[in-house]
Amino acid sequence: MIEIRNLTKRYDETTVVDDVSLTVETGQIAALVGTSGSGKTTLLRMINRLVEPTSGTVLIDGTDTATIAPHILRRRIGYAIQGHGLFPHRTVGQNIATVPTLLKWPEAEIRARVDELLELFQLDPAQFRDRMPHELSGGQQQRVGVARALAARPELLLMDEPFGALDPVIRAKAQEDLRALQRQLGTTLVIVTHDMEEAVALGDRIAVMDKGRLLQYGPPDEILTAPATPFVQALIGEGERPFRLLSLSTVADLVQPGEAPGPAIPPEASLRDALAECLWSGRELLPVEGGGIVTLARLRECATGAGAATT
Ligand SMILES: Nc1ncnc2c1ncn2[C@@H]1O[C@H](COP(=O)(O)OP(=O)(O)OP(=O)(O)O)[C@@H](O)[C@H]1O
Repeated sequence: MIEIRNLTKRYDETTVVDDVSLTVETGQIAALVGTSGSGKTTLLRMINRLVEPTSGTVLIDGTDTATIAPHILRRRIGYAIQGHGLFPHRTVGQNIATVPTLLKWPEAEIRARVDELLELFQLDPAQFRDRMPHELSGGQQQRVGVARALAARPELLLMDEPFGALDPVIRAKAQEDLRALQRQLGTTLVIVTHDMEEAVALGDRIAVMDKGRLLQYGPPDEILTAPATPFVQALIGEGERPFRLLSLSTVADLVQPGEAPGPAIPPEASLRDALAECLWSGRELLPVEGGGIVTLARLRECATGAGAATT
């Protein structure tokens, strides 16, 4: 668990992070979202002491990070940044092995860990272990960057716009993979993004920042349905908001008794997909695999928040 208490960073007279407090539970993902210059990166870097706070404390599992030497702290905390930051003259395997090597793990254990991670990220070890970073696609480099951050099994992973350089299609896939992996490993994750869509896709909790201040901290559905300030509302974007709400729930949440003609939709599909299917096929009722139906009328209610499917 990470407890951030009254954390402030000032450069001369300028306060770039202003009295921020928030808690990230073990095994959860917190997404820090906000406009450029709102202090997200500074807040993130105060967690692993790449930036020293002016005041306030960070506790990791109850220990004040100020009492841990920064280099020791940073070996315990994975860190992945935009553009992945791979060492260009080291192989994929050597890149992933960076922290285990620093920690002087036995050779055989390092080799096994590298292969295990490559497999986890769907990169065939025999094919990729000895390649150089420039011999990989952008998406593959990104996966290696995240694998490297996870190599020494950190209980905590910090990511700064890790998918910023990826095109939208790969990005959605990368988010999905990260989410699945994080669930599997139980890693606690704090991720910085300027993209509310990404924050909603990944975050168990979203922290909205503006001008160094934390405006709102809560689960995605709360941020979307009850934005605390006009700024949060603007960041969500009125136009996209209904679709984001629908992305949060699945057809299973909305299924009702009945029958309808045409191809059925799986219960695990998102309500956004169900709406797209209704509009695409011109149907007002969709049968659901395994029984029941979902109706366009109910989807519309959910999109406006009237029928909050998440409750
Ligand atoms: N070392 C520094 N010295 C002085 N000012 C700094 C320093 N580092 C950051 N700042 C300022 O602090 C503010 C917050 O920066 P920060 O990088 O945390 O924002 P951000 O929300 O991550 O922005 P972005 O999305 O553009 O990366 C900015 O105005 C920045 O210019």
